[in-house]
Amino acid sequence: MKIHGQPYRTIWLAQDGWRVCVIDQTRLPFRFETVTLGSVEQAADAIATMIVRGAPLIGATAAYGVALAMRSDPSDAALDAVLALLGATRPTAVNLHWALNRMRVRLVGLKPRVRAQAAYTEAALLCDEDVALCRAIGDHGLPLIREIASRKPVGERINILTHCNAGWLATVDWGTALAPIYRAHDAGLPVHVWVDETRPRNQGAALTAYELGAHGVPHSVIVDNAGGHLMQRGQVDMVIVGTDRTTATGDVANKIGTYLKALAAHDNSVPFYVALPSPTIDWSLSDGFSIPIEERAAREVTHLSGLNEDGDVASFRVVAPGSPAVNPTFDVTPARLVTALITERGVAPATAEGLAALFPDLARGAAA
Ligand SMILES: CSC[C@@H](O)[C@@H](O)C(=O)COP(=O)(O)O
Repeated sequence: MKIHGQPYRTIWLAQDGWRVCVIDQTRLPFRFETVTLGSVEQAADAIATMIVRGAPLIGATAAYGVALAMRSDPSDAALDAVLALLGATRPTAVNLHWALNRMRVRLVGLKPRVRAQAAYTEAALLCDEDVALCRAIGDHGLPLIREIASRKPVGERINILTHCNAGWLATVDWGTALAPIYRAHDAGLPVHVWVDETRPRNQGAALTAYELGAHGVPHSVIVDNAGGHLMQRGQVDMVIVGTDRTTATGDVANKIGTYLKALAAHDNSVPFYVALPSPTIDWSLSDGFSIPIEERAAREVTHLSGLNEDGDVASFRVVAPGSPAVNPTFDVTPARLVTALITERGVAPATAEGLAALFPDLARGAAA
């Protein structure tokens, strides 16, 4: 995608050919700054502090983290240690473990002296594949938006609600939930996106609004509690969200608040779609309540980040001093509330059978 007319991915190699550049998402939307990662510790810190975030981008950064580590110490002991270090950065997004396992499988049988080169090649491949998967999600989601457009008078806007940021900033490029929206907008369909602000970290207000604006997609930011009201008034045609981990039976973990949107969509007969690449499916789980839910610092609830009067990015307290806060950061939407899953291989019902029919190779591999 383009920022200030310049094409970007969210992760790329520095000019020296070995360090790894990412966009600092803690500074957006007010500052577009990049960070150069030169060690696995810096990669792990970038994931944990959410300089990079979004399930697919977490996986891609971890893959490059392994490459950075192998460059300085390609021993078996170092490989085990970095897989453990990176694996502990964030608990919910299964793409992290998928990417680390892929790197382990690729590297473990190799002689240490060739591991660094192999790791960089594998990380680059994983990133290219993520772009292709997300683009394919866009291809398969576009007809769902077209179908809604076909039931409306020509030119009437199609209102799509999304939660958190599942756009290109959350992936290597294109995004998951936003990929069909970009495709629809580029195809000339009059889409308009309701962007949930997504407290506590405001990924919707800060990141989704930023990237939709940069691409020229009409959108409006709403507070997290507005979605149900808009649905009751017929002002939401469909919901599309991303996910950090989806079970083999179609239960969906995504940013906290997603479940409430699914309930409201169900009550108002609004279709609720979840867009995901196959690395986000945890084939080992059949119950969404087994998904580990990340708890982050209370400060994310008690404080907001924004621009102060001097134009500097600053943090502001919004909770009564002394009041404790609790910060579960994901929730689980049961499969029964999900209209369908939009994947790189097509649209599937959110059921074990639906997923296994689209991904017989992966479902079988997990069962073996
Ligand atoms: C395409 S990414 C889907 C999800 O990762 C996204 O919806 C989300 O919840 C991101 O959470 P975050 O805590 O910002 O990493």
